[in-house]
Amino acid sequence: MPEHGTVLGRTRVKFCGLTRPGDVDAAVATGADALGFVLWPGSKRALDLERLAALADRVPAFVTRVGLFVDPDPELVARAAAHLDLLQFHGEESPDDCAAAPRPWIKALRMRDGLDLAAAARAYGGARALLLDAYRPGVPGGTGETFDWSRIPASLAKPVILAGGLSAANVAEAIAAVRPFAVDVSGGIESAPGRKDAERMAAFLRAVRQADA
Ligand SMILES: O=C(O)c1ccccc1NCC(=O)[C@H](O)[C@H](O)COP(=O)(O)O
Repeated sequence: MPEHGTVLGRTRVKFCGLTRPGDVDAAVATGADALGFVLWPGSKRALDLERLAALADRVPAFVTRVGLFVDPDPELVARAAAHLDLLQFHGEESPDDCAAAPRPWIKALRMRDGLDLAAAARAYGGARALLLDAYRPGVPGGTGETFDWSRIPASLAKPVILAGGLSAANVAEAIAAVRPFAVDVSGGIESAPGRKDAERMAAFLRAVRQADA
């Protein structure tokens, strides 16, 4: 059985790509452990610093505010960090780039052919976790696509956050197959890009809790 850091059957849940205050409140009320805010201007879910502040500053203690960057200008990271607990690097950032971050960080790895996850886990030694996402050329994230979960080794040197095409319909199967530390979802809890759906968020959390039981 794979083991990627699940603690006593409680898989952590990160909702990513929130853009509206009501969605933040609903996500918190539903029981999300972490909320992701996209700071990459190319995304349909992108926030500027003013909108980030408005959303992040309404998140209560003990819910982790994650800022998502793709090969960012360090100045943007520095300014956004005031509103964030954790940084998620989703581009081609090197281990040294990540290590210069002003907050704890995780590294997203897109599962392109030939990716050596064990080597990546060693290379990104300062990461608090690795987020594993689907690979589609030219699209840095939020693809809504799954990848072959059997490519994840049974153990890795870092906690695994499983992402890519998850929804209430498949997250239990994903948890059973991978036993990740956490799951991350964006498109699977939306009615349209950036518009989270309270019912889909609640259904996703229910499916995770049932899988943990
Ligand atoms: O969400 C985006 O638009 C995005 C853009 C560029 C890089 C990453 C992006 N999202 C990253 C996430 O954390 C998503 O939650 C992850 O890729 C999974 O997305 P989905 O397959 O839609 O659940």
